[in-house]
Amino acid sequence: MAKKASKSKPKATATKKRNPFKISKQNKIILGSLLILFSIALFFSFVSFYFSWEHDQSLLSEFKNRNEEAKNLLNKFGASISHFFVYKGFGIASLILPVLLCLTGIYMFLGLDKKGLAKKWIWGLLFLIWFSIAFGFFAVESPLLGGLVGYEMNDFLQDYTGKIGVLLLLIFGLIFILVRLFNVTPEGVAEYFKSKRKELSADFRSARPAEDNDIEDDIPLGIDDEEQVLVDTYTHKEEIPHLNKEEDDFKVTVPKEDEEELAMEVEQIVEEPEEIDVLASKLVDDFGEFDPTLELGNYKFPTIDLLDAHGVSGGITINQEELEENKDKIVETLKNYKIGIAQIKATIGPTVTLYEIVPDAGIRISKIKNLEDDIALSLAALGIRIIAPIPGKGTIGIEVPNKNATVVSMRSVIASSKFQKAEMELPIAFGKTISNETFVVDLAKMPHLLMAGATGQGKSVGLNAVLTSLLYKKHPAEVKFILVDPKKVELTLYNKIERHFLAKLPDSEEAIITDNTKVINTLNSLCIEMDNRYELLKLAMVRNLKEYNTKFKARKLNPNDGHKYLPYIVLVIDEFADLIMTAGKEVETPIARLAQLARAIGIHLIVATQRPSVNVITGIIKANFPARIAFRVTSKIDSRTILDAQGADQLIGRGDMLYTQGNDVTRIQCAFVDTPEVAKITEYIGSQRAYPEAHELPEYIGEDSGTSVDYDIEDRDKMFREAAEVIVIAQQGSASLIQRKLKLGYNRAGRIIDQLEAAGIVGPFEGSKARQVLIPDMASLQQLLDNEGL
Ligand SMILES: Nc1ncnc2c1ncn2[C@@H]1O[C@H](COP(=O)(O)OP(=O)(O)OP(=O)(O)O)[C@@H](O)[C@H]1O
Repeated sequence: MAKKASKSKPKATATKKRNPFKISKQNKIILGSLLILFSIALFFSFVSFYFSWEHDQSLLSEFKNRNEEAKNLLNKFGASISHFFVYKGFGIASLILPVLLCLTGIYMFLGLDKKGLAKKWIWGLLFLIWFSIAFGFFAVESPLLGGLVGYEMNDFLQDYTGKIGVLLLLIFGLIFILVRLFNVTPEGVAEYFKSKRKELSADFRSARPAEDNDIEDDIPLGIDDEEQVLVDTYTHKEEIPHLNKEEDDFKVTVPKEDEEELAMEVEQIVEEPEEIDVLASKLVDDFGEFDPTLELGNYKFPTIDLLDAHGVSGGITINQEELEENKDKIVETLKNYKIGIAQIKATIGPTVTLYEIVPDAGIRISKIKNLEDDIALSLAALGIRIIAPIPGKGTIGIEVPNKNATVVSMRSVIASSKFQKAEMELPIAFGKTISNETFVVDLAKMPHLLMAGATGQGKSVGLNAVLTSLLYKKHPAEVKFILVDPKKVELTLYNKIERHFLAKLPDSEEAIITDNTKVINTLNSLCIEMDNRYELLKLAMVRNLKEYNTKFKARKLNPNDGHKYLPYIVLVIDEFADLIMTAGKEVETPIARLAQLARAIGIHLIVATQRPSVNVITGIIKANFPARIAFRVTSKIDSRTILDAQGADQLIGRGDMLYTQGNDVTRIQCAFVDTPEVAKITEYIGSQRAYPEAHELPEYIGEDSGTSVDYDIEDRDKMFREAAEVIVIAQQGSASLIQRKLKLGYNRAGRIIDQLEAAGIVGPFEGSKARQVLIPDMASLQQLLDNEGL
């Protein structure tokens, strides 16, 4: 079939090219003029036929005889053709034929659209028949008016319907023509009469004062003298109350709405190309579309063999015994509570098996839901989750963990066609659902992700799965990560891809942020980046990053105006609770701002936390993170905080997770990617040619920079001296250093730094950079403090 179709295609185009019916413009002019002239000839011969037919009729058989001459204007030709059309045809109505032919000629001559012409022909022929029958009916005595067709048709119709029937048919024909062709409606006719009356009365009124009484007498006005034109003073409507008999002289003609509908040729509007478009298309023609990946044109995406299969070669192994056992237990338990089951079905997933049950009619769902703990007890298994009812299915689901869970390897999900073929901006393969389908979502659509789970339940593996997915799908030019890792060990492996995939503040040494104080600067810098990007989007008159980049690739945005290809930025914060504890409100504000506004400009946040308590995941943060993942948590309250539903406390850990992006909660087994695998991937990418620097974020200069604080020596912190020593020894003016070495809180360390600045030991705040230490060694410090009288 497909073959056939593809074969027939070129043929069709070939015939299209050589269309035999297509008449060239010259031929159209020739043919058009021929038709016009022919129609004129016809017209004259038809008209003159009426004056000469008696004489010419006898000559019809003498057509070839050159000595005989007909009286018709077009001689024997005219006599013959007129005889055919007028006498044997349609009578006087045949005059419509030359009109139609003439019109066709004009259309061809001028090359007008043929659509309107067809309509005219249809109406013309209808008229031809109607007139022919009408003349045949009314002018029986003069058969030349109706022609043979008119006569015969009358005869035929009258045999069946009688005279009255034919008359009614003719009236119907007339109404049909008036309504369809001239759009005549009763209201239209009434309106016409009204306007005519108005005109009349106006004429009378204007004529009256100028006229002498004598003249008035002489000229019949058609209105009785006494009957004045009444002017309704209220509505200003003028009325003529009665028209006298003479009014009959006025002929009423129905207004004809332009009899012939003029065919209009609509010329295609060709948008004038804007100067910028012309330039852009020229640039694209010359250089091709802008390719952001060109700078690292030889970049090779990580290969699948860098990932481990984790001993899982085939699919899930089904343990029939276990299935039967669980089924029996469920049926029995429910029976104990007098709940009968009409049907039961099992779907085996990698970690849990879903038993879908249809209870007997009349059983209340809440009853089963309340038995959750009892069922779990009788099945002697952890992690039973009851979904009553399963959304969109009308059944009740009981998820029972498998005795031997199957590890879902990252390799299997990355290799899946669902992920490979995913046409998403930022595709993430999380793992497999309960029905063993690969679960792929678009981070760009989420647009931010909140992850929570008690320690050791698979959060870090989850984060790695997210990052790995993106590394397998995205070129270094397309996405940049900002990694915040207070635990300092989880994400260090990504240091190797710093110059490929990471973004950092200018002058900061490490791309992966492990110091909570620096997070604030990074977040604020991201806010600046966000504002800058919005500005660029506004200038480019586009609504989101995708449109912007498409426009930029098409070379419609001039880099000289500050436009550049904008990569997606993914900010990953591993231990959010820790960040909130140390930096509090200072981070919450920029995070909330980013979460609220950054979706359109391609900045996406992934925030993971161990403690999903309400003071960490505040309302404002929750409201802006519609996509949430819960690994196993310790309490129902935590589950509610993160998912707005319970269930996360029932998970079995080791990557067993619940995902929600709104209402539905999906249970997924997170793909497992081990640290050595991440090491191999980062090694593979890191060993390739990279950009000279990590992607640079805009510089952020803190509000308090440059403000030299004056502290009274008496008010100095008790740990001031120790802090000064720490700073001078390390030659690094950072609050976090004091925090770590002296085990102080963030706020206190910050205050000490300010006091050190006031004492002239460290320099002023320099944005993301550590403050400069102004004292070179311990001896100088000692001297300074002694001078102060301490
Ligand atoms: N998807 C998974 N499949 C199989 N095992 C997993 C999975 N995820 C995690 N695990 C197991 O759980 C262990 C702990 O996981 P992970 O380090 O991700 O926990 P975590 O939640 O990050 O803990 P913490 O918050 O303390 O860092 C892993 O070492 C691994 O053995």
